[in-house]
Amino acid sequence: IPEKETIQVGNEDAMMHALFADSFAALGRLDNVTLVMVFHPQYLESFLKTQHYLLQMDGPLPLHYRHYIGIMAAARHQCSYLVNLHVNDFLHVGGDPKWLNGLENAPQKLQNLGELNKMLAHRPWLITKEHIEQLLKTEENSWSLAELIHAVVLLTHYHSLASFTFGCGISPEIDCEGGHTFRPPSVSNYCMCDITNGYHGVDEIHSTESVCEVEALMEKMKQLQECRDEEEASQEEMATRFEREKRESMFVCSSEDEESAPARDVSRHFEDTSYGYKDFSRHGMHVPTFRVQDYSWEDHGYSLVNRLYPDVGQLLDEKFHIAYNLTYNTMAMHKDVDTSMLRRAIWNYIHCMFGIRYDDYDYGEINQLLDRSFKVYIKTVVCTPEKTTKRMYDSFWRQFEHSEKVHVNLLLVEARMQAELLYALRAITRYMT
Ligand SMILES: CC(C)C[C@H](N)C(=O)O
Repeated sequence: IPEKETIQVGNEDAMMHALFADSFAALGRLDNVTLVMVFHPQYLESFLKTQHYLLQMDGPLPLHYRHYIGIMAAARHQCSYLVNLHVNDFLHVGGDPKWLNGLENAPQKLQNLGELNKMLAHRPWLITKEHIEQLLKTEENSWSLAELIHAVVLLTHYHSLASFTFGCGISPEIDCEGGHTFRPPSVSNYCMCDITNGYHGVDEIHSTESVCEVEALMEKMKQLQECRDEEEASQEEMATRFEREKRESMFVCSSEDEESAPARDVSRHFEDTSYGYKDFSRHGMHVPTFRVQDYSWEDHGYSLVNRLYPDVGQLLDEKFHIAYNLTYNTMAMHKDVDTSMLRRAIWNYIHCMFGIRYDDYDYGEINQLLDRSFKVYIKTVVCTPEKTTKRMYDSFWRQFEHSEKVHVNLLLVEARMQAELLYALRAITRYMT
């Protein structure tokens, strides 16, 4: 997102100004994440409140542990932007610099968390109550339940924030490592000559085509709305549609996938390349189905978190709701549009990739509303954010505003965070009962 198309400091309204002040007070800087998220002030407010609570307020874990866990999580996706920020914070609160040489230099207790970190980030459906038991039951270095919940929320928060960082192409602030380079590290596959030539990835020739794209999408939404009332598919048919979409989502990948991303330095000590999403998606891994009817955030996850780490359940719940319900009733240049169907398709598509199924949702809608380039973008940002390119960002929804693409990212990160949490919390519940 070109800087001049973001909200300019000095031109913000009163609400945004208050948020800038909050963010500055909490982080000691006005970071680029805040400057991009402020497109959606109501969400930003809830995001900052939650993050502040997790990092700075009273809670089960000591401060330096919290930042270290943030580093571990961001490093899973080689997100040097977030790793750098938290390395600073970690040292600032008195963390031992030796730990930064790699997980094997950190206390055993944190090392034990490494496995859960990997699974949460790449294959959360494999988490069982035995994994939880291992963390809680080890003689020495054991985690308390409250500490574990705190850690799980931090891990999922930073996995998702890494998705946001790559999904929106956030570059480091000017005073940070990489912030003064010509080519920001979170924007890969972007040729400098394109920038100097004024080519920003959107072809002029394509622009008429993409105007029709918006209209076609709106037409589809209308049609779906109309035939919704007409035909009711059977239970079996609905289940089949879900399974089909889930299977297909395994094979969605971009042609750029083959190009290997340049190694990012900072996180090399934390990397474990033997474990990523990609290796499994290649061969079409089997993701079991998780029915929301049996375990949902509203009925189960929320209260478990609240019981063990008061207020955090509430904060997360609020944040999920804001992201899910946020709307300006616009579609690119069109106003007064009900976009709930489209936003729901995005949310449910992400949960579908994680095997999470809503019995009452017709997964046939997803194929009608989300085209291939959009699916590639979604899957990349959610599953392998480090592989996101500017080209992917530019090539979906070409007529939409940047603020709308950021809006999409809010849906992606919250849906991802909730999916990871659901699996971890279900395993914790199973361990406890
Ligand atoms: C993600 C976009 C489709 C959101 C749309 N601009 C709305 O306000 O609802």
